[in-house]
Amino acid sequence: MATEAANGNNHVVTKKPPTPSPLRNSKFFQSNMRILVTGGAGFIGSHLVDKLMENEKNEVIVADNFFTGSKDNLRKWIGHPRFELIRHDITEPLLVEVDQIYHLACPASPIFYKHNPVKTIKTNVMGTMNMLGLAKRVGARILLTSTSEVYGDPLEHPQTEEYWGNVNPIGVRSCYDEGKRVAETLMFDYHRQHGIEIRIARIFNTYGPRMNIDDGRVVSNFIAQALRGEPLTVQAPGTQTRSFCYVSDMVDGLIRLMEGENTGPINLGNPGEFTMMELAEVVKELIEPSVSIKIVENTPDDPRQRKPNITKAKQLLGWEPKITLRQGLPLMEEDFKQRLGMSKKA
Ligand SMILES: NC(=O)c1ccc[n+]([C@@H]2O[C@H](COP(=O)([O-])OP(=O)(O)OC[C@H]3O[C@@H](n4cnc5c(N)ncnc54)[C@H](O)[C@@H]3O)[C@@H](O)[C@H]2O)c1
Ligand SMILES: O=C(O)[C@H]1O[C@H](OP(=O)(O)OP(=O)(O)OC[C@H]2O[C@@H](n3ccc(=O)[nH]c3=O)[C@H](O)[C@@H]2O)[C@H](O)[C@@H](O)[C@@H]1O
Repeated sequence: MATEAANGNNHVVTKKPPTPSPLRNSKFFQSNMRILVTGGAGFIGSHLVDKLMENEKNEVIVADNFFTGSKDNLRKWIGHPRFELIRHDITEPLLVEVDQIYHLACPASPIFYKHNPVKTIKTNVMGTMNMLGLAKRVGARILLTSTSEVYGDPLEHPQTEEYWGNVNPIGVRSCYDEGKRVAETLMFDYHRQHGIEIRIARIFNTYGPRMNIDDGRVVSNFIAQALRGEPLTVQAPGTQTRSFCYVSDMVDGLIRLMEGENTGPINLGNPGEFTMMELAEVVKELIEPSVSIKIVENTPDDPRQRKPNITKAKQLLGWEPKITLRQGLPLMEEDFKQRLGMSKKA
């Protein structure tokens, strides 16, 4: 039975998880591990798929509505016998036979999740219920990619998993941060009530190749702006902080969490903390020293500080990030150059 990593919860699990297909215990048939990745055509999801597909015992099914993701992110797997891609909106039920579910589907960039906030909350609430219903029916283990935004504008710094957060329930970010909080609640209720095997990762800002070039998140914005020779748009005041994790480290953490014995929630992120002005200076120095930095207006409820305490991830998963911001940014720069048609590579 999985153990719960955070305190403040009195979890009494009354039921055992449903049993998986009898084929799993067959002496004569060695079936592969069948893994569903919702949101697998997106940024983190497609890197996760790449990693899962490296293991020849894995069959991977991606369900995605392509709102912010794209088939292009998965093009090397389309047609592969261990890979299936389904155009599906997770606000509708999905019937597939799987052993594990990595549940990532949800727009992640603020400009996308605010674009249709009702749809964002439906994705978080109804989508998560649908995936939990699927997990319950087939006895699959399910991992939710929650977010550091459940801590809101945190009054505790750095954030530990025990912190309950400082979240505006009626703000323009609430569709996402409250949506993820309800998704976490649903995960624990299905776990307590139905014995579903759950895992919850609280992901802190993650960056890397395949981020949408114009998706509005700060690292992708600054890199695209630097490459186009445009001013880097630091939103006021510029002293707000974030901690940036490279995507390969994140994927490693997600797989360790899924394979391990702890339900979470567990913070996954890189504790290196930067103000947005410092980030702009690093991008400028590494990518295009001639660009200027421009202060622009911020958006409502922008968290003023964010840095993960990753003690639990270290102790329980043996995980910590390896790639520093200065190492990761050039890897992303190369990908952006190729997609913007300005690559030095032949
Ligand atoms: N990247 C980060 O910094 C970060 C931080 C915290 C949490 N997360 C979480 O990680 C997950 C992936 O984030 P990402 O950065 O890869 O974002 P992304 O926008 O690139 O990927 C999300 C994917 O989900 C798909 N999707 C959205 N709504 C859907 C729906 N209703 N049905 C089916 N598919 C749907 C999108 O088309 C896309 O492929 C999200 O759940 C996000 O909340 C990301
Ligand atoms: O890690 C998380 O938990 C969350 O982090 C991000 O949300 P946010 O931190 O607001 O991400 P950005 O939009 O990249 O903004 C980060 C900071 O950069 C600033 N910013 C953004 C864009 C820009 O051009 N300039 C700029 O200074 C913002 O004001 C903010 O302070 C993600 O987009 C969410 O999906 C994710 O869940």
